[in-house]
Amino acid sequence: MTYEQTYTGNILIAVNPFRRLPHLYDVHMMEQYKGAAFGELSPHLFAVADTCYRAMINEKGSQSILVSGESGAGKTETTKMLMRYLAFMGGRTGTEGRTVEQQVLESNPVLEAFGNAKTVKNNNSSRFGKFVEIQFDKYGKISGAAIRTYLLERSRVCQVSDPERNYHCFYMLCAAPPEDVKKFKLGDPRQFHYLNQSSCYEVANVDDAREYLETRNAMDIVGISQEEQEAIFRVVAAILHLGNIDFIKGKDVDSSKLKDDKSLNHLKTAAELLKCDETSLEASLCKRVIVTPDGNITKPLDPAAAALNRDALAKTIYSRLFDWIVDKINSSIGQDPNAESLIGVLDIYGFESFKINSFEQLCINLTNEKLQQHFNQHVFKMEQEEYTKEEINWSYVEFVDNQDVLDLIEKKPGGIIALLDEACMFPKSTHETFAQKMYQIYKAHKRFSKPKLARTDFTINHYAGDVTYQADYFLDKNKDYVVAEHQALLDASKCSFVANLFPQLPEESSKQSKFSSIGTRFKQQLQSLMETLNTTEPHYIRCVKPNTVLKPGIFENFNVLNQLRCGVSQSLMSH
Ligand SMILES: Nc1ncnc2c1ncn2[C@@H]1O[C@H](COP(=O)(O)OP(=O)(O)OP(=O)(O)O)[C@@H](O)[C@H]1O
Repeated sequence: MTYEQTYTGNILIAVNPFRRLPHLYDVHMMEQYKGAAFGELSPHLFAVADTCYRAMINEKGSQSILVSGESGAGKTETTKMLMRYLAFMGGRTGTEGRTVEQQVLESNPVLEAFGNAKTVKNNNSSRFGKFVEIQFDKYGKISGAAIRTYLLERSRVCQVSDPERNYHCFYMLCAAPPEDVKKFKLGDPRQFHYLNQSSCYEVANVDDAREYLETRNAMDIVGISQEEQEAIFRVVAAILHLGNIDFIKGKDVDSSKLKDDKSLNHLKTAAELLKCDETSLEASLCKRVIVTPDGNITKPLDPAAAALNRDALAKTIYSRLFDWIVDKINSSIGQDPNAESLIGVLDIYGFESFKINSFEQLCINLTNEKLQQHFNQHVFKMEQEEYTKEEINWSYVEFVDNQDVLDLIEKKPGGIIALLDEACMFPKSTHETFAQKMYQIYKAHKRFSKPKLARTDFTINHYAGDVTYQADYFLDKNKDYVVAEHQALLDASKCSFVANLFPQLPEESSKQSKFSSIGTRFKQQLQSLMETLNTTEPHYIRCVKPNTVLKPGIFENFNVLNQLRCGVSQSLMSH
């Protein structure tokens, strides 16, 4: 067998085969694992899913499966197969129409179209975290489901570098049937700024035209109507046209205007697709209204600021669109308020350490610190219970506790996120003042250090190693701020779908500080995820990427060992 799966304790280690092995995952294989004792058959993710399902039935308790591993290790593929197994066990045979389990399974291609992209590490990389909660009734049948997503990478909408791509949906739409391409005034992806910053347009073995049709089909199944689908793709096309609006210096000092007729045409098309007023769209890109105690002042933006403003609009629209799709899938699948128990499957980004690490990496690594703590607490408890059961003479095993790192990042007040929020609310802050403040406050912190000569860099000693972050864009990236003019423009759209993406804020909250913190919201989401996980019995699957060239049959020993060290088995190997 080329696909290696093995257990360390109760943890399944699954090595990505980088080739389809249908015989390993077919119904016949599911039948074999159904009800088999854990460890009786070869290690398999179906064995984990089966144990989980049976524990839920026999012990009447909720379960979770935590799938971890670095980008490209196979988390999403594993998650999908776990979901298929659970649907196999808990599905209703012979039910008419769309079943919950069918909808749960078909939510995957929809989310992948809008939330996945080709990256250096993975041709189909999920750019968001996901927790799928499958609810079961007292007969062990699937009765509802909920999908929670975490922190979609927004910057990708406007910025892609070689050899990566933007989100799949953009290329799919460019490759759609001619009538759709014409309707949305699209064509070759090479003509769009948001796509042509990278010279990568195609992904090996992926046919975007076919994917478009499959995505539409999956959208039908999850309950997104034809009109809604039209509106979704209209918004996707509008974003591409927005990106092609360029600016040059205007008549007044530091002002800007549209660069040429080409930009004007894209502006017109974007306004048409969003069904909003063309002049207001132009004004909302080139000018900014500043609220002062003496009234509003309209300030022109220079060409660079106008381009940034355009990108902010595109990113906001896209992230609202993504959230809308997730909400729609959830409401159409439906939750079961009377569910007896649930099985949650967590597919979340692994620990990241790049040459340049920014705010996103800090959030991702915070997630991993939290999961590591959860893992430590669970596994050590389990191991020690095992020793007692077997009457092995043991002394309490000290494990490295990472509470201090968690405090450093998320404690309120005093943690990095709280400090960042303060900086964001104080108008004179810059990334430099924010960094200086950190240097001062965490001078003596064991897990924090300032690299020599650094002005904005800081290093955190994570459980998996040191990561140096660049604080340069932290303030901007933490602000979840919709420019008031953008809000007003889209709220007034004649398309109810677009207007609904930008509901008017109640008077009260719009008067309050407009700042809302992405870091704090993420921290709260994580908190609620941990609370859910703590009510479940966890099962772990660690995915391993055998090589960095994404090919079958190649096993890079050093890389694999490193992944095992950084991941869950670190704790196991250490005792
Ligand atoms: N069990 C499997 N069988 C066949 N191919 C697989 C399997 N697991 C992974 N792959 C291949 O590896 C690719 C990457 O896997 P996947 O997208 O699941 O990684 P991931 O860990 O979720 O990465 P990311 O964190 O970037 O989303 C898949 O697109 C697929 O080509």
